[in-house]
Amino acid sequence: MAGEAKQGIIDGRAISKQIEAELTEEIASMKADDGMVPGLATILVGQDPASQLYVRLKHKACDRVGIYAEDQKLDASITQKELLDRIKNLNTRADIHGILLQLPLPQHLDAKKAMQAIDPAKDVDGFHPYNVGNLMIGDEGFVPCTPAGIIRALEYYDVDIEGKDVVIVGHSNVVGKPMAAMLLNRNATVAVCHVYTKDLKSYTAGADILVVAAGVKHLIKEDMVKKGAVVFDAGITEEEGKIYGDVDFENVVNKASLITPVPGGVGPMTIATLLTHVTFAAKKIE
Ligand SMILES: Nc1nc(=O)c2c([nH]1)NC[C@@H]1CN(c3ccc(C(=O)N[C@@H](CCC(=O)O)C(=O)O)cc3)C=[N+]21
Repeated sequence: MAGEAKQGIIDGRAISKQIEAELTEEIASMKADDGMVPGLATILVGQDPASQLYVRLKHKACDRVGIYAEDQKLDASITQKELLDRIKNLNTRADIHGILLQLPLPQHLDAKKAMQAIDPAKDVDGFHPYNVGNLMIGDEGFVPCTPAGIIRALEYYDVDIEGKDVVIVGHSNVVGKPMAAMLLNRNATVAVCHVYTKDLKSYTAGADILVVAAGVKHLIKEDMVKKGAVVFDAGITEEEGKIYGDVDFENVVNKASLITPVPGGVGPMTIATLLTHVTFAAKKIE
């Protein structure tokens, strides 16, 4: 339905399936033509169950499209130097095109310094200051996967961004801040709210596009959303084996024109974007 705005629930799994199908084909022809296999190394420090799950999801996705994925598991007691040495070793390896350091890290490790040790050309998460700087000046190379996946979904559903009032809830380096930059680059009017915002509802209720990444279960209720808004929920809170988003979906779904569920929304799109970045990194490096 080109040019016609779609309505309803944004199916992150369907979008990611389509992206994966395109990548599978592309990677197969890279292999056939040049014998090249894109490679991703993930580094997981410690035993956090959520982090273990996310890394597992990423590896399974790599397997589906034909990306070589290497799982480096490090003990929680590893020193900063040992971690940096691991990263530096991966920087030199020709078979590894993307390096993903799973966050959060144990308290005694300096995540910023570790991110800066990753070769910017292999920084498929888009967290290195070099790539963050490029994003800020409108050169979107490697950008963080969650906001990039949200842009992808906006394009998929033909949602105009230019001139729209966008509100982002959450000002993390991983979602909120890069999301703001990406939407500014596309000429939206952007407000970024966070824990210190005085009157959250006064912002969210005016949003044409609302992106929520605060990590607070069901923070956004129906009265905080404008009728016809497009709503993205990047929150994940796990309680007793159930996953909740930052948006009270059952309440908001009838007010929004488009909305992502949790699970099955932003999460799968994040992973599909990571696969795209690894494939892109391999093509660029070779
Ligand atoms: N360096 C780094 N890069 C990341 O990209 C990164 C990270 N650290 N740390 C943690 C967050 C979290 N994250 C998710 C990705 C996919 C789902 C996902 O696909 N979730 C499924 C549900 C899976 C389930 O919990 O059963 C869904 O929403 O449908 C969730 C979370 C990536 N992260």
